[in-house]
Amino acid sequence: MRSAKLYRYELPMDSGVILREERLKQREGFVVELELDGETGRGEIAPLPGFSLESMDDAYSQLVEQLALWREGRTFEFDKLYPSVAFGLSMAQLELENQLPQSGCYQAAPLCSGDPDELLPKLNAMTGDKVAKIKVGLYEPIRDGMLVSLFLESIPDLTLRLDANRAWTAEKAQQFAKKVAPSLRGRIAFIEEPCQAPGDSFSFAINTGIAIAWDETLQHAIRKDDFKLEDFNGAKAIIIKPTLIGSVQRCIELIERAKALGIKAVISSSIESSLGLTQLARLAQWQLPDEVPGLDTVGLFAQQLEVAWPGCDLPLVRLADQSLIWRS
Ligand SMILES: O=C(O)CCC(=O)c1ccccc1C(=O)O
Ligand SMILES: [Mg+2]
Repeated sequence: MRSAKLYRYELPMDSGVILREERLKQREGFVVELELDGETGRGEIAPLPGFSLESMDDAYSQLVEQLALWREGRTFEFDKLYPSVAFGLSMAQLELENQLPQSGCYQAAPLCSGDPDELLPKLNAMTGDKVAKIKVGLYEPIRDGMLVSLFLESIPDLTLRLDANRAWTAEKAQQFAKKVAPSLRGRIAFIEEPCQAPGDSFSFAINTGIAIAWDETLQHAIRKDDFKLEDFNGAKAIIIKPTLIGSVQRCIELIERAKALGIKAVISSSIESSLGLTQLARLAQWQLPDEVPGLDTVGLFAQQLEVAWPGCDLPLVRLADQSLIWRS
């Protein structure tokens, strides 16, 4: 017998989380629970404001419709669903069928949004490869360049991932690069989307020798029917945020394609709750065991949901205490 439950959660965020210039005070989303013959599978559906095209209401309508069909024995057609819905339902189905391995990759690349004093103790505590991620583009590019150089010069075994979120013009990106000596550039694993225009980012990579990664560009391109990863060469890596991309199967296809083309794939967070985030860590360990995922976002929350992120001591709230809004 098939049955399904749909919860709606609201979790307070740590103060000061800014997304696309808006303060994110709380995070809302859904958790679906599928049950079949005593097995359960869960998935999280949390459209990210400012990034997802679908709203919570859009996702809700589609979820209720799809869950009713699933109850009747139909299979999900993920390609017809909103990315967040496809991701959450496919994850629930995968768990239900015991196909998502338990072990996860919880080693995070610590995320730093500009204050070096915060990052240094975290880096000193890391064993093994030291990889950190710094958001750039929030201050002057010259300052960013000097900061990046300072880190790379003072910590010789450090590798950095940078993320500019398309903040720079070609000229500003150049100002940044000028402050980073060519001998240090190889330790920038990649910079995500340095420029407003993807073409400028591509030229930046060629001209500076600093590797780039596609994040927003991939999210936009994948919405088109004629999407081909081959058309996005020129980048060393792609950032895969499953909530913004679609079903787990679609993400795996993308990972396989990237591997075949010699492009690094990095599983990354769309600020899911600890429930969805731990599933992403399991997906990352399963599909990309040698790649540090971009999942250092549980600390943006003030609470965790149902499943704790290893090593995180934020209070845990139960799913059963969130609102159960639909069941069948
Ligand atoms: O990719 C990561 O390491 C963490 C996730 C992250 O940075 C992010 C999360 C949600 C929305 C946008 C972004 C971003 O890449 O800027
Ligand atoms: Mg990014």
